[in-house]
Amino acid sequence: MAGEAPELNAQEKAGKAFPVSWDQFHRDCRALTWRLNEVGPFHAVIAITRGGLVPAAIVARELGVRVIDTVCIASYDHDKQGELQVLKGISEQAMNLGGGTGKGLLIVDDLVDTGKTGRLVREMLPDAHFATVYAKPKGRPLVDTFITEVSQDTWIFFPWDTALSYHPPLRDGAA
Ligand SMILES: O=P(O)(O)OC[C@H]1O[C@H](OP(=O)(O)OP(=O)(O)O)[C@H](O)[C@@H]1O
Ligand SMILES: Nc1nc2[nH]cnc2c(=O)[nH]1
Ligand SMILES: [Mg+2]
Repeated sequence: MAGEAPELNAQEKAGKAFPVSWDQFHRDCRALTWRLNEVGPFHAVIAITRGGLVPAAIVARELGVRVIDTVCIASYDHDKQGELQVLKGISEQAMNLGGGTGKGLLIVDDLVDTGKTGRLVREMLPDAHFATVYAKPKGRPLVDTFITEVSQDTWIFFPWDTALSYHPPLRDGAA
């Protein structure tokens, strides 16, 4: 309707961009593993897909964990958060490894933002250790271990969502 402000998506609300390269992401995952190595050992890694798959692979490789399960949750359609949908739950086998409460299991995701996704998985596995590579202030209290905190108004761009492209010189008006 004329005169009404258009609804902003999460990325527009965030404003600041924080692009992460593959190299940087790998380094940050390794740094995360150094911290997790003090906390483990873990019987299995539970990746929150899809964003948790890449860090879970790197962390599991470094920690020598061979059992990896997924909990498949969708909430953002690109940058708009909707209702959380659990598309696949944690397997019975992984549940049993964690004694039904997640003890000795490591949940991995790429980031926490509002904390909604993390909260839901924590409810499924209350005794598990929850690690993310990046954390925003709203979600941070849910995470046991993370590497880098970014402000709530930052949008993180992951290497699997981005591509190299031409950037005009500053003098031509580039931000
Ligand atoms: O703390 P929250 O506000 O819940 O946001 C964090 C979640 O959002 C992203 O997942 P997304 O739902 O975009 O799905 P994807 O991992 O498949 O990209 C990210 O990978 C986290 O899982
Ligand atoms: N890529 C990306 N996905 C998100 N989902 C929730 N917050 C973010 C973010 O900052 N970046
Ligand atoms: Mg995700």
